[in-house]
Amino acid sequence: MATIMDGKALAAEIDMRTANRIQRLADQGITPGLVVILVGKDPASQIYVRNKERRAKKLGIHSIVRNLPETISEKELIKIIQEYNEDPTVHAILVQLPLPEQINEFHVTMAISPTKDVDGFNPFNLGKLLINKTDQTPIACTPQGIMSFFKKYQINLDGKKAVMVGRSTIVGKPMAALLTNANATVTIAHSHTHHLSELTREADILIVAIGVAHYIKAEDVKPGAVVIDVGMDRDSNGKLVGDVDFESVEKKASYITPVPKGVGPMTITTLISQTVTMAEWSSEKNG
Ligand SMILES: NC(=O)C1=CN([C@@H]2O[C@H](COP(=O)(O)OP(=O)(O)OC[C@H]3O[C@@H](n4cnc5c(N)ncnc54)[C@H](OP(=O)(O)O)[C@@H]3O)[C@@H](O)[C@H]2O)C=CC1
Ligand SMILES: Nc1nc(=O)c2c([nH]1)NC[C@@H]1CN(c3ccc(C(=O)N[C@@H](CCC(=O)O)C(=O)O)cc3)C=[N+]21
Repeated sequence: MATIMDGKALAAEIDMRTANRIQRLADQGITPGLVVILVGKDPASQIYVRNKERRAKKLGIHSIVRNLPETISEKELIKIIQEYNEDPTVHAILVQLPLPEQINEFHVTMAISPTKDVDGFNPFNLGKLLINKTDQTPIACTPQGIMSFFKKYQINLDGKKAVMVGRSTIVGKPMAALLTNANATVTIAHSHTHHLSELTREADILIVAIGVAHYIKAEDVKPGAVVIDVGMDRDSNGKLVGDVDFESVEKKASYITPVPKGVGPMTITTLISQTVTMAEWSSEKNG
């Protein structure tokens, strides 16, 4: 049976260190400020926003949620983002994805100031990640949270075969870059990939972010693999489940993340710690 990687416990451990950093900023009169913009009613985004609010409050960062109507125009949304770009009490801006059809995601990522881009999806920050020059660079929170799992459980990536299933800007692509920078041999798979199972069965490290409940089964996994499940899906009973069929894969993998209490809590912890880091950068620059 695989070791279950406990995202809730690791998140609590990291939050303790973050709390000390928040205290140090408070001593200088600074409160880290985070704005989350939620357009419409995506269910995975709603879970995220709810849990994030709870943790932000507990730790004492200033968090604002801007709920905007599904019908908002791209122009209006970008204007709101620009206001937060100018606001010195805001250190981090997050626009929940997916966005409604009338809004071009690329235009939105371009509108967020690179210094406030806590999701790391502005092309400037993504470019720095790609060339492995990540000093003072925000990086997508979910992939970074996954790297914290590897560190905590002492999983060596050097020379390992890693397969990333999913190529989104927010999970798959930055995750593949982080793995490459850590000297893994990385394959990115997506909906056009042929014979996916043959690829995943070769993976020492298998990371899945596709949004299809229980898609990866035991037969798709190499014995002893490390399996990371990013999915936030609903099964036929409406229960929150991942992209990996946990019950069968748990018997074959060496390490596995559960859903819930795996990657999800780590995304939130990383979001908060990165908001604090961005407030620290801003205070270094101004102080
Ligand atoms: N736990 C957490 O913190 C987070 C969880 N999530 C969850 O992770 C999942 C993925 O999110 P996100 O990356 O934003 O999703 P996107 O929908 O943006 O991307 C999904 C990716 O999966 C690929 N894909 C879809 N179906 C298949 C398939 N059958 N076989 C192979 N590849 C496939 C798509 O391919 P193509 O590019 O060809 O369309 C695409 O690259 C969702 O469940 C989401 O809710 C997301 C962010 C954070
Ligand atoms: N710009 C942007 N960045 C994101 O990172 C982003 C996004 N948009 N859109 C939506 C997805 C989804 N996502 C989640 C993060 C944490 C949980 C989470 O807290 N999960 C708990 C759920 C517990 C419960 O049931 O409440 C867990 O897995 O244990 C869920 C979902 C971030 N996303």
